[in-house]
Amino acid sequence: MDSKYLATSKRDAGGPSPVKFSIKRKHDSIANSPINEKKTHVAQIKHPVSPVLLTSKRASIEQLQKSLPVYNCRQRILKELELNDTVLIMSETGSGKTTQIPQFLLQAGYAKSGMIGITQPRRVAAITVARRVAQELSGNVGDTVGYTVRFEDATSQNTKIRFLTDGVLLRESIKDRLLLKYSVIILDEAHERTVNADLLFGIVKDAQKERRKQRLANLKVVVTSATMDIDHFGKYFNCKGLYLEGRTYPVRVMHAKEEHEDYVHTVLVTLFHIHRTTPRK
Ligand SMILES: Nc1ncnc2c1ncn2[C@@H]1O[C@H](COP(=O)(O)OP(=O)(O)OP(=O)(O)O)[C@@H](O)[C@H]1O
Repeated sequence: MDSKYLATSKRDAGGPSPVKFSIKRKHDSIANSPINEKKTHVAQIKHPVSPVLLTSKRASIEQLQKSLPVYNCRQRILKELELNDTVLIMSETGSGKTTQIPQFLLQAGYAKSGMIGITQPRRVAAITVARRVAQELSGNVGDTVGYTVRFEDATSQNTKIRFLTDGVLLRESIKDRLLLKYSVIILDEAHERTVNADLLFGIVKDAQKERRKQRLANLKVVVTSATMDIDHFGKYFNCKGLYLEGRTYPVRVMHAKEEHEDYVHTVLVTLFHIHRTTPRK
């Protein structure tokens, strides 16, 4: 791979030429879309799909799930959560934290007394991950798996796993300090340390304390991240961290040849360059 911004590899003779990109900045189609508050109708659209196709799709999903590093740590995660009210989980990006842990908890019965809520810093992530987990559980979004982001709610009475943005949970906590709808809250991407997420750390800790005091069902909290300072969070929550080994993808560390004033632009150009020029395996 040869990038105009990265140093390590030599230029490939005859390799693809650097690609020119025009990257629009300060444009976010979702942020700029007209505000449209709605309760998403959960359509149960049924397409006739051949049973053979369904079986092979199911098999490939199961194969992918089993290949994820988190898959082998299922028992360890469940044991830790059984013994502690708060668990910190750190593992490499792509290892399956966001998509698999909620399913482990569902299968272990954690959704019997409340929902499993998973926060995401961004609405796009909340929506796409909800779609993915619904697909893995062979269901439709809005049924067992749903999402709630600002101005859009795709959940129903049946929803057990709910993906939501930090902001939405923060708003809910104003009305319901004890977060009684939830049996488990997973605070994902904790390392991002957004203001909303930082406030939620305090809110979930308070909710746990208050629920214990009032002898209500315990609120379990899982904090996950790929790069979290586990000791730091461990001190705050007074619990130990779990590091899950294993990588889904090989990682090659490369460095910028020089400093760049607009590093976001440089990162995007490099990213698209890698995408265009790396051969498919
Ligand atoms: N929308 C999707 N479509 C297809 N595959 C997906 C999708 N989302 C995730 N995956 C697959 O699931 C795997 C696990 O992803 P997941 O988001 O659970 O990992 P993660 O450990 O939470 O990563 P990160 O720390 O980057 O959030 C990915 O490696 C990818 O193969």
